[in-house]
Amino acid sequence: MIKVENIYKNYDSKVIMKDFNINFEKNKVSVLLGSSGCGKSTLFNMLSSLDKEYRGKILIDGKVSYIFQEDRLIPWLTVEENLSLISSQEKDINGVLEKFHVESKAKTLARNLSGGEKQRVSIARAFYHGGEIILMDEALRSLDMLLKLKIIEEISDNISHESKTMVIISHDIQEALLIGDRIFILDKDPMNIVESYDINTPRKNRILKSGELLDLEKEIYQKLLGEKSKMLSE
Ligand SMILES: Nc1ncnc2c1ncn2[C@@H]1O[C@H](COP(=O)(O)OP(=O)(O)OP(=O)(O)O)[C@@H](O)[C@H]1O
Repeated sequence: MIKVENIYKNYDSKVIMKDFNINFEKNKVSVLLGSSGCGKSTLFNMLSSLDKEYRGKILIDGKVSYIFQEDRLIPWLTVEENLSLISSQEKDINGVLEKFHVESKAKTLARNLSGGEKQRVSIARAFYHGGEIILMDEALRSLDMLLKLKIIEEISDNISHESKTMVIISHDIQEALLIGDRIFILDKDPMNIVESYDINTPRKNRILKSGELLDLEKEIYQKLLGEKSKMLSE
């Protein structure tokens, strides 16, 4: 669970958040969709304590694992060395690599992985780290659809079985509809929630019954386009 209350955040004269409030529930995947520069990464930096320069209150019930936009693996170490580096406990590295379909790369140097493999190893590393809170900044973007679906299935299994709170930044409405339990549409100057949607269709039915989600997809496009047309007229 994450509670963000009455946040004020600025960079010099630019106010990013003013009286900003948002909650993320446990056992749920929340997705943040919104215009570029509205403050999503700034919010993640605050949630992960990388940025402490703000006013207001953030309540978080657990350790945070942060999957960044870029992989942040150590290039000259193997995949399993990259994972073992973040935990002193003896845990099953191969098991977690298997979950994200990169077990065959355990002995490969990180610098020799493809872009999609690096992303999957980064996700595996976050789950290996074992935080109750998982923040994921566009980490699925360069995966093909089939792989994306497998990873989404794995993530959602893990979230519901291990009582985690997951928050994802995405720019892809279809990805948001496939993975999210709740989708927040954000606008900027200062950051605010335009709308939030609960997706109640079970994840495994979302492709087969995607017709049910089409209306919602259209509505979200309209919300985001509303924002874009505002930006264009500025
Ligand atoms: N360290 C910083 N100093 C000054 N301004 C910053 C700093 N970091 C971010 N900003 C500005 O704050 C605003 C919010 O940035 P942020 O990266 O949080 O947006 P975002 O919603 O994650 O954007 P995107 O979707 O493009 O990644 C932007 O206008 C950005 O230029």
